[in-house]
Amino acid sequence: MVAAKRKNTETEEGEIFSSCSFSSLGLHSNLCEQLEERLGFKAPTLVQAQAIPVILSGRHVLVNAATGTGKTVAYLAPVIHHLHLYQPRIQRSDGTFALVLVPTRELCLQVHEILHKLLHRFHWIVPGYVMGGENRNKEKARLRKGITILVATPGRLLDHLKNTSSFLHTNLRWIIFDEADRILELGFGKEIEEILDRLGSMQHGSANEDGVVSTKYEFQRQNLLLSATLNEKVNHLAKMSLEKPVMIGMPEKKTQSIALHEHLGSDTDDEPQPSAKTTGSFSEDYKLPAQLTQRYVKVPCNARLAVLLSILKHLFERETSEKIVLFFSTCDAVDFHYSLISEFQFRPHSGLEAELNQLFVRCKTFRLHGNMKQEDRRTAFETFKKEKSALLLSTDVCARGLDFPKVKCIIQYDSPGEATEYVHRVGRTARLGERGDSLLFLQPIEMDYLKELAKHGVSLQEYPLLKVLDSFPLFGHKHVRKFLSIDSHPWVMSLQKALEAFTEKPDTKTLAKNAFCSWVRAYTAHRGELKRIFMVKKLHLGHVAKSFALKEQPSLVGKSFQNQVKKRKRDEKQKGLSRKRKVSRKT
Ligand SMILES: Nc1ncnc2c1ncn2[C@@H]1O[C@H](COP(=O)(O)OP(=O)(O)OP(=O)(O)O)[C@@H](O)[C@H]1O
Repeated sequence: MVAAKRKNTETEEGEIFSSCSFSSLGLHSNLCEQLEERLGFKAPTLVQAQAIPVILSGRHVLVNAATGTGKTVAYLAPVIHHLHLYQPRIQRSDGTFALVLVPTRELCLQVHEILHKLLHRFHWIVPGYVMGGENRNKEKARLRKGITILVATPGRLLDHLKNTSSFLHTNLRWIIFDEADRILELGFGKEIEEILDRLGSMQHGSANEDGVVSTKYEFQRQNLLLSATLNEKVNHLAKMSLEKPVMIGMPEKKTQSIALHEHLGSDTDDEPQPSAKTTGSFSEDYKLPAQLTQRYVKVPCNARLAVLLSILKHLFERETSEKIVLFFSTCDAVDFHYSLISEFQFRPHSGLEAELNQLFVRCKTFRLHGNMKQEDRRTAFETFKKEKSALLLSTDVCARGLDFPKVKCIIQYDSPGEATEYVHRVGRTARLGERGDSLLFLQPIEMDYLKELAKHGVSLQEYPLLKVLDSFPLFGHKHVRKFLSIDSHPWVMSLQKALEAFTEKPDTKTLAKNAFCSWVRAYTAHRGELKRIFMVKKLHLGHVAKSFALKEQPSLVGKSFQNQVKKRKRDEKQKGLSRKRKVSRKT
């Protein structure tokens, strides 16, 4: 085990780029030209400068670097470098040489798009993807023709490994786990074990000796694991799949905390190995972009919705181009808020010509979650990417790896749960050295979550909410009268009333009730330490209802709740998944 040394030891914290060139890292000049011409990359980032030479050397690697620092090209470039030099030249009929495993469909499309650009000049290296939601037969046909670098989500890949006999992978040299910890958190552990087994890439004991069939190419298997956050599960995956890995971007403490000794062997030129029993707690600081401004806003539950809409209005009116990603805990919550924001009008100055027929939050609005049709998911993802000014409402399906250009602000309306997810959600902004803001909504009863984040070195400042609320003139009165708490602020009260009237429409009310039920269910699903912070019994359910603009609290044992349970069971049956796994994956 080796902790790779930084190339730019003198770089200040927060610096992103290395002072060296791509060619000095050992990449072929053709590829360096592609990086510049097709992607506009002039110099490598620090993580690329560290990782590329090591990956080129053929070592197994574990990379831990902040969000938005260029990990994708750090692993794609060395793979393409080797593949384009193969003699005899690779043909489609040689099958798959490299496999990139990702947790979500959108990340699959994104990595494939980058590959496509990078391979422009190397037409004999064919990129492709397989993922849930796509047509299996079309994928089978593409696999039969041959895909040199395959990007895949685990479930669909395993499906093809079992059922597509023409899928040739005897030449497989690389297996790359992008967002490795998330793949495991989504409950794909068993699939990953089976995939590794079928591909003959398991380490120690269970390794399938026959898995690597000798071919016309000489090479050794090389596996790579990457993420901005690591956890115990990655430790397990590392043990399963990596052999004497080089650790990149990990502090010494964390490097040692990973129990690699017994299974992964050790390098002779290395520092002493930790004992086989040592398993890290992974409680070290997370790496967040230095140029990210992180804030929290403390809002009583019954005022959450009015405050959210006020902040959105404020942000979109302040800047001509504002791009925001807004995170929710459930698909139903996304649907309700999407419908509300897309239609809600409010005229506090009643009658002003300019305010008639105007949306309260004036922006282009998109949504993205796991219950949407694949086609709609793809359209939302691709369109939001191109927009200069827009709002995207999403679940954690967008939290990992997605690279939406120019996102200025991340709002976590529902708190993320694990601190790792906080890190990835805010990582959708402040990418590659750009500035970015994040805002976390917390109820007064949830304030201990800040301590949870602080354990990982994450600290947040308070958002100036009153200043924002006071900036909205109400019926011509600029100065608001005294009030006890945010929920009795005149602006909030007046807005809340309008929201409740709006939600009286039957369709909107159904959406609101469904969102309420699923939100409460998600609240109960917090695990471990977080159960202590997010306690359902501390919630005032009447106030939760208000946060969905409902005048009364819907029954949690009533029709809408029962319908949700039934629908979920039906979906599960159709897809043949176990309940536990299904609940954890549907975001
Ligand atoms: N050397 C480079 N020069 C300029 N831009 C780069 C360079 N490397 C990567 N980028 C750009 O930086 C952005 C972030 O890259 P990437 O998505 O690979 O980050 P990441 O580290 O994988 O982030 P995450 O942890 O969120 O997945 C992308 O827009 C990418 O095109």
